[in-house]
Amino acid sequence: MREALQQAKRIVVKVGTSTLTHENGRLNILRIESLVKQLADLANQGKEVILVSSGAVGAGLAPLGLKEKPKDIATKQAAAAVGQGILLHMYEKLFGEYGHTVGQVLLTREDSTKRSRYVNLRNTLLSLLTLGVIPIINENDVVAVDELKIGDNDTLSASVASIIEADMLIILSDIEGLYTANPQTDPTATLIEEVDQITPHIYEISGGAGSSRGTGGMYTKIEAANIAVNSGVHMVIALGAAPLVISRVASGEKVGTHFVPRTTKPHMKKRWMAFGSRLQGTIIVDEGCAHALMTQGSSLLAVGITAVEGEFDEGETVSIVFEGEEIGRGMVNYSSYDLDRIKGHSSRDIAELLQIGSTYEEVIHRDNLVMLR
Ligand SMILES: Nc1ncnc2c1ncn2[C@@H]1O[C@H](COP(=O)(O)OP(=O)(O)O)[C@@H](O)[C@H]1O
Ligand SMILES: N[C@@H](CCC(=O)OP(=O)(O)O)C(=O)O
Repeated sequence: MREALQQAKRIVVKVGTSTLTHENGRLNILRIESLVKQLADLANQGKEVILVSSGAVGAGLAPLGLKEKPKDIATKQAAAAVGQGILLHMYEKLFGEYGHTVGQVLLTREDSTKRSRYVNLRNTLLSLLTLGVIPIINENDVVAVDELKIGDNDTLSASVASIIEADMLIILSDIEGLYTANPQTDPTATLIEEVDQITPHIYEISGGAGSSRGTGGMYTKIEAANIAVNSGVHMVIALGAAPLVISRVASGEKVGTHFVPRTTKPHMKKRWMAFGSRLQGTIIVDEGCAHALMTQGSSLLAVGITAVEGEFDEGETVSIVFEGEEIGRGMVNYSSYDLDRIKGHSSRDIAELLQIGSTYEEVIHRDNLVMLR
């Protein structure tokens, strides 16, 4: 029994295209009806429910006479424009039958990278929940081109869960959960029931999409788990086709893979910095520095930096990496150009090295740092 999941009050559920459609690409109406019924019942229990639904492109294929997912962006966007309407119509009708109102929310990358938009999005979602509405969220595929794209709804759902401080995120997939290897290529792979820490090994065993209808595969679900657990949100990956799967996860039954969250949840500003803003580069640190950051609550000082990757300005967000593993994220006080000149040096020498009067002692102050390990 997973007691904490039973207690979850605010629940985000993400459904992928492979769960919502048949193999021929047409909508799986029985499946959608069952999902809606379970979500409506959770709402009737007094829980707050947020649905992140893929399927816009998939639902738009048949009406446009397309046999498979188009390769070119413009046709994909046309399919999404048609399909998103169809999807929403269906959700509105089905939730309506159970007495629930839905609200459509379509997002692009900028809605989380720009701090003002991030705060605005949070306010809108919380206001929908206060009004008893079930938000139905998708990426705005119709306008999103590369630089605006979130890329996949797995990480989108985790960002949403982080933004609104959800208690639990359930990602429904075409597979029971995370396996020790991709079961499509390794028949000996077994289901992992619980993940306490998202180590590089967890990323290594997670491969790409399993079907032409899926996007991102297990890898993007682990990226989502990284955002969720570091934002204090429980996450479960489970099989969307399993009977009453949402109800069973929410009642604490041991189904799928459970990712256990960290006990401390960073403040909203830090959550935005780590999981909303764009990462602009990487700072590689030595062992002493990694240890001080992870165990002593220290700020990041120039002396512990061994290398700097990417080009970034002061005030931007970067990854902090030790031995190939990302251990934290933070907002820098120095540009990559300046860091290259001061890395490995004591804070006392910065003014002389950079030939400036006043300097910051820290490269990343503790207040602007989120540790992931
Ligand atoms: N370690 C793993 N455990 C489980 N599935 C994996 C793993 N590595 C890769 N996969 C693949 O990821 C697929 C699920 O992702 P995806 O195809 O994007 O589906 P969805 O549409 O549900 O998001 C699985 O069907 C499987 O083929
Ligand atoms: N936003 C796209 C789907 C993106 C996506 O992540 O797809 P999936 O792997 O099916 O959840 C759509 O609605 O078609």
